[in-house]
Amino acid sequence: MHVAVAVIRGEDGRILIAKRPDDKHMGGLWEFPGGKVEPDEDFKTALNRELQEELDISVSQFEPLITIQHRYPEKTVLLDTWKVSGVQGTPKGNEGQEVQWVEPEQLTTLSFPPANGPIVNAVLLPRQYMVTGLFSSAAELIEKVSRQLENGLRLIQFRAPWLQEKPYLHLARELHHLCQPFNAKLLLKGNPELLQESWCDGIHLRSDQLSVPASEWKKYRREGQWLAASCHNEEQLLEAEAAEVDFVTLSPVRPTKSHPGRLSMGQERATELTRGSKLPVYWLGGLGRSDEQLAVESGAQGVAAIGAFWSIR
Ligand SMILES: Nc1nc2c([nH]c(=O)n2[C@@H]2O[C@H](COP(=O)(O)OP(=O)(O)OP(=O)(O)O)[C@@H](O)[C@H]2O)c(=O)[nH]1
Ligand SMILES: [Mg+2]
Repeated sequence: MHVAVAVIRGEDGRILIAKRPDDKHMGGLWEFPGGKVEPDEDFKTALNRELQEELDISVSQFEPLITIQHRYPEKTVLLDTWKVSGVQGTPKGNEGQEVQWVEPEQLTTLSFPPANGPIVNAVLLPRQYMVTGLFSSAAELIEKVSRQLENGLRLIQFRAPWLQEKPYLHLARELHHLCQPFNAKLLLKGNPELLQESWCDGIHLRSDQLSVPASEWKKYRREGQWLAASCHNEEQLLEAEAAEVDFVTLSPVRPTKSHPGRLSMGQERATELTRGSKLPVYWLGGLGRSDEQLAVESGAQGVAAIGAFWSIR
């Protein structure tokens, strides 16, 4: 069942949600408005029709957010989810359903159907994800991260595989302090126990850590901590879903200086893999800010990069 789903953003940044009528599938839970795409109906027509029928509004701006195929025991749905804005009209529950504008952060506290987890994550995650590159001193690291925070980066992975655990964690703590005033999240490399640290915003797993069962991460994980993973192929994307991570990077999309000689998958294969995954996917490898639009239009969350962010002033 192809379902057109709208994450409707008001001018103030809040998001419109509605309560599913009790007698419907997933009744009584909150939803992002939308409904079934009829055979031979164009997607945008279907979405506008549903929003008109359910809420008495129309929308004028569309941007793909995420596609999720989910198997419920009774049916399989393809939630084709778009961010929409340019709302005309005042939303009202035409079918008697409760409707509400909420801050994005509130979404994690509400009950949605089981398929919706990745939609909420996709709403909360930015389009850019910086992975730290080479540095020769703590001062250089701090200077570069500060600059990118000023430039608007809000999601950062601290990667320094050449460091021992102790100096790595020491620097990580300093970076965490830098990130806080910007409300930026710093993801670390490490084992599940690291999640116990109060200042740990989350962990980014290497692909070889995907075999660690989800229960290990759950033991230590607190509300608001991100779990991400590096994926390079379809098998790892499936492992990431099984490990219940929140989002992934997919690489290398293009040839890259940081991993010379590694065969890149290319844009077409990356698009295919991204569409096939339930999770928000950042494209990584030889990409920069100028590729963001292309990545988003291909179904990705955005672009992750070392070089493109690390070296630019
Ligand atoms: N609209 C919407 N549907 C969702 C969400 N999450 C989710 O699992 N679904 C599932 O997608 C399926 C189709 O959605 P729908 O019930 O809105 O379809 P519709 O408006 O055409 O309904 P109707 O024609 O049965 O009245 C349902 O099985 C619903 O449970 C969501 O966030 N929004
Ligand atoms: Mg509906």
